[in-house]
Amino acid sequence: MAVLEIQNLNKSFGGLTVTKNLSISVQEGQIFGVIGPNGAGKSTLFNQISGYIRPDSGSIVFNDKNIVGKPPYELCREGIGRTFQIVKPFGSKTVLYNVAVGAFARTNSRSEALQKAEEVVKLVGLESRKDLLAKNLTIVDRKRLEVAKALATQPKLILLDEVLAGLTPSEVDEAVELIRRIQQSGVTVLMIEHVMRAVMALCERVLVISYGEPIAEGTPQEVTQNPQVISAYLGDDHHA
Ligand SMILES: Nc1ncnc2c1ncn2[C@@H]1O[C@H](COP(=O)(O)OP(=O)(O)OP(=O)(O)O)[C@@H](O)[C@H]1O
Repeated sequence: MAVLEIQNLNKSFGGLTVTKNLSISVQEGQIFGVIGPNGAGKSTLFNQISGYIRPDSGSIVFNDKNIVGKPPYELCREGIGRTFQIVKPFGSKTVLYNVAVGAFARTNSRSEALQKAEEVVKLVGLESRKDLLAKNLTIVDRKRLEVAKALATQPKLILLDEVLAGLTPSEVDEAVELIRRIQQSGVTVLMIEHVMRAVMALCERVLVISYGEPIAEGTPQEVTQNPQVISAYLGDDHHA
């Protein structure tokens, strides 16, 4: 069953087309990757799915409902969680507090929010740092916190925007395991990622975007062997 079905999505900023006739179908329980060169329109796609930017045309169906036009807080309650490329925790609050803020999307009870936060902090491997102030976390732990905040909203679908950027190879390995655990907990994952090793290890399907346009979709093996994808990454002007 498709959790997320996007059809013929289009978005331009002035004369710049950032999403061009984009269609994807993300199945329940899948880990689905979105890759493409810098500026290809990947984050803009996430911003449209999570309600931060309204598409010019096309449909985005989540759990059988067209969600175009709904605001981010409503989509969060409907079950779309997301991380941001630039992480902005409340630096002078604790890790647990920051995660609990996410949990308040689903409950007004402080004890329930804290209980959920405790659970998520454990899942992402931040349990021993839960009482630290967020500003004192290392980069990798800030990334974990970003994922934890999104998970605390109890999403059905989580959008991960380059959560592996800036991590060392062994930190990437740990993060790959975490993303696997998230999938195993029943959450569907849509991830933008430049770290191909992780994409190859995790994603069942991958969409490749270049200049806003989907140029390939398939298994990681299929797309990385696609000549158009190779030329997009090598910087050839394949539009010429
Ligand atoms: N609000 C906006 N107004 C105008 N242009 C924008 C806006 N947001 C993004 N863009 C432009 O849209 C294009 C796609 O940006 P986007 O951030 O989606 O790319 P990306 O694939 O996520 O890139 P990266 O991998 O570098 O994060 C870029 O040229 C960007 O400058």
